[in-house]
Amino acid sequence: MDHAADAYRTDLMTITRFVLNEQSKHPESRGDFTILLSHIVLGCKFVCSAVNKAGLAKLIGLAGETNVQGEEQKKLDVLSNDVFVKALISSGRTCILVSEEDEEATFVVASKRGRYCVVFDPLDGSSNIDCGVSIGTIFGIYMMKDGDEPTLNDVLQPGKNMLAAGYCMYGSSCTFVLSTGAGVNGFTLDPSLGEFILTHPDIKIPKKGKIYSVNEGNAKNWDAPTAKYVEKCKFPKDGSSSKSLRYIGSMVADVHRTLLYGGIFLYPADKKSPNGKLRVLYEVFPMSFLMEQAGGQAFTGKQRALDLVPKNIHERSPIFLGSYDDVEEVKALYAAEEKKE
Ligand SMILES: O=P(O)(O)OC[C@H]1O[C@](O)(COP(=O)(O)O)[C@@H](O)[C@@H]1O
Ligand SMILES: [Mg+2]
Ligand SMILES: [Mg+2]
Repeated sequence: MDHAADAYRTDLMTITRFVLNEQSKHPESRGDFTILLSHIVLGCKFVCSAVNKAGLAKLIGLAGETNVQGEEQKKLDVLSNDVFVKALISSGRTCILVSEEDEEATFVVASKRGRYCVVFDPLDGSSNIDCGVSIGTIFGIYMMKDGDEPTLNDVLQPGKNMLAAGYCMYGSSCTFVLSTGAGVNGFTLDPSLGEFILTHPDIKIPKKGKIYSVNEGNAKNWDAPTAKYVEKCKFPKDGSSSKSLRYIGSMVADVHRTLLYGGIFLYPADKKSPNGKLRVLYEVFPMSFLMEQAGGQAFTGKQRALDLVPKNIHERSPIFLGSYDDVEEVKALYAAEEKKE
């Protein structure tokens, strides 16, 4: 098919069409999830457009505030948070929002309330904004537990209870990756149509990969199993090839590459940060959910990441996620260390 004809194809699987198809498999569904998702997708398109013109629209640089984690907020962090909070509330389908940028959870007023709880990192990879490197948005969705009034316990649930999770990467293209618990699918934004098109159906992570991804600048403070694992990646003793190191410093981009090419992404504990850096609810859980759905694994150094039960909304955890066999090696090193103790 030539390019001109291709431009007029109407059989493209847009994300809306895809989610409506999924919805039709559940005759009892009233379309609430589809509506919620369409608001998240709209938020991502908005942020994508802001990211693309950030340098021109004076959107780079600091906003002048620090968030609850003590991190300086960038203008795009603040703008993206506003976009998602408004998009999620106006969906009329949410009851609690947890954002990296807000100290407290937002409880939606009863008149605009639905039964979904959304946890999100509105802009991930903030340190990469000003140099134009890939950044993203991460989200996870829970259903409110029983009862009429939402409480914090509705979001302090293990990651395995999530109904859906995903991310949008603002990179050389804008890519939306989603799992509703039945595999992982990737969509690419066609800017001329303003629609996300299914480009990566049923993503499966390779069983073993050739890449490891970690901030090695923290190596002097790592625990023994992490140090041993990275040493093994570089100097394997079993005759296999060394792994290559790739580290972008935006979780969304590092995880996206890991998902497509295989390998492992780790943000381990270290002596200075015994719980690691990444936040359980809106970074570790959604990415772990996607990894498992794609056939990989996610491990904290102690347990399956999705079994964690967070005690507070901004809790952190070490994380090792990626190809099944690669994470299995990390698990074996932690098990051996535990035996010694
Ligand atoms: O600079 P470091 O310590 O390697 O940390 C990188 C990590 O920090 C993060 O940027 C934290 O996310 P935010 O930008 O949303 O705070 C992750 O995206 C990334 O994996
Ligand atoms: Mg982040
Ligand atoms: Mg962020």
